[in-house]
Amino acid sequence: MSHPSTVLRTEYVCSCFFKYQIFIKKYGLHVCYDNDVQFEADFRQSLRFRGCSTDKQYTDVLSQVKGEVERRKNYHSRFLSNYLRNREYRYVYPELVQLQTSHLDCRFLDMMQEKNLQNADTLLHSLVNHGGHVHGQQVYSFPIFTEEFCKHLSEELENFKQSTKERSLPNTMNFEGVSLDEMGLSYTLLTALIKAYLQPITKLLFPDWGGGAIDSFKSFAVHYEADKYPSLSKHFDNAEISLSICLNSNFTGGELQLEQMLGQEEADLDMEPVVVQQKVGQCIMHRSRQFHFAHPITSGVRTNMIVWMRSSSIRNEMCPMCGHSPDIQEVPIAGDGFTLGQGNPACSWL
Ligand SMILES: O=C(O)CCC(=O)C(=O)O
Ligand SMILES: [Fe+2]
Repeated sequence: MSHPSTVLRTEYVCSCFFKYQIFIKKYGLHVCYDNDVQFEADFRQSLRFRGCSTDKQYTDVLSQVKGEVERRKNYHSRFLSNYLRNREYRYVYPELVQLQTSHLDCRFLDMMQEKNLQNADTLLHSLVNHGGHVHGQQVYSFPIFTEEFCKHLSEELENFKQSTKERSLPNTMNFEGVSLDEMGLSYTLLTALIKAYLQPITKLLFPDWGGGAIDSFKSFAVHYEADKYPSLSKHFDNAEISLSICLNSNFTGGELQLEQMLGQEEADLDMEPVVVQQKVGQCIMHRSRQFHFAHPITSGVRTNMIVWMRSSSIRNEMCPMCGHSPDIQEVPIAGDGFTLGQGNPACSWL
């Protein structure tokens, strides 16, 4: 069985997508590239400081950065052709394609009863009474999926990886991930999850971050292996509210650590970080612009489903990646949640 076809809509990115926030893993640095002269002036010094000292090392970085710029130029057209081809993908577990209540942990279903959704206090009370935790700094965790659902989804992702010839990397920080959007799964499964369950939560807990007006999302799976890709560097997400849902339990370590908010780095300097353990079926929910990183896993493998929920009402004001009013550019698919003008449904999957 393949997923039902989805009507494609025009979407938009900020033009900074093509040059900003390029991650150089070897030196743990995010850079931006416009041209060779600007790059050298802006980053040669910080690269040297991080151990990139010889000319050869520098030219290697430069060609890696230019390669990434090239990848981003082709990103949307390749995404579109992969997405269209993936419509032919045969699911091992066809029941994953549409959200069913049997996918959801019964504690989550109890927590989400109408009477608990009156206001933020009643919701949080219900959350802690149903296996959830309030970690401080607007970081929350709660059980969401059953273990069986997580197991089937992990197997499906592995099968998908094995059977696709070409797939886009969800980001430049995790090389083993799968884009659930490109796979097609998120447009059916996650649209329903967000509409029916997640938005009622974010509306109460993140009203200032567009929690009541989520109109698009990006979703992917991240994969870690103890001896190859154990951790994820510090970053913030290109979204308003982020979720990380753990899909397996055969690993140790891998805690998510949350720190300062973007733009408040100085003021938040002495703030105690929040550290959240990973648990299969558990969702960690936080503000996307709170810097975070994943501790290394010390054994095994870890796969998490990540959902970046976006609200055009917030991001149309300022692109979080460049910090400016977005310089909107049209793309055929996989936009970053910006919209053009009032009442334009563009980019909204919800
Ligand atoms: O590994 C995780 O649990 C979080 C991943 C993450 O923060 C991201 O991919 O943006
Ligand atoms: Fe993240």
